[in-house]
Amino acid sequence: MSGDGGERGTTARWVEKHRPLYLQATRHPFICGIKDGSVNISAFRRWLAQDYLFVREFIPFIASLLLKASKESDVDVVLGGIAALNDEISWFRKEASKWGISLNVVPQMANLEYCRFLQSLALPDVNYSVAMTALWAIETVYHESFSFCLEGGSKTPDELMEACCRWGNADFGQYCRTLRKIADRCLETSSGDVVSESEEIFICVLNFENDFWNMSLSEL
Ligand SMILES: Cc1ncc(CNC=O)c(N)n1
Repeated sequence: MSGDGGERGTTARWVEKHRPLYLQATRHPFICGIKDGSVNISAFRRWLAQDYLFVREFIPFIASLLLKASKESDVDVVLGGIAALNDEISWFRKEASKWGISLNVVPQMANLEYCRFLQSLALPDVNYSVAMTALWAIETVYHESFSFCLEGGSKTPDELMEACCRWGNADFGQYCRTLRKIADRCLETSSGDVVSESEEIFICVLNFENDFWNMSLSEL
């Protein structure tokens, strides 16, 4: 299985180096609560409405990566990500109506700050390696979090399974591994400054994701 985790790339080293922060983002109490069935449904409802707003802001960010990608295979991967978001937006609307949730809500502070960060990364002068590192990290946190809720022995409530499968499924996992390979390839030929900046961005993503879960857990 060469190329599939065989040789360790830069991103794998960062995951190891920043393990506590990585676990904070991917094994958060909100996620652990889904996995053991103890989650407060009002927290899930809060997360759903806020995440819809986040995903709306995620679209221009990923579109900016489409503009920056020059390698044909990268364009295909990013385009696939955009196509998946089209389906995801429909899913949020369907899920919201199932739960009787309004998606017309005010973004909370943690969400606003994360969205502002996405907007700054979508600017034309942001380096492709930096932005690609962010995309890999953002998608991977969701995959690692929700696939954890699908592992054997999980007591994930039936009505939350769709959300967990959306980001926890094997195809999304493959998409994340493809993003990791692209990021690693980019970082390999990047300057030291760009590599440092990318590592900083990785850390920022982990912190923003942790704040996002915290926001979902906290009653206003
Ligand atoms: C806060 C956050 N982080 C990552 C994702 C996953 N990417 C697109 O759906 C998400 N939906 N929300």
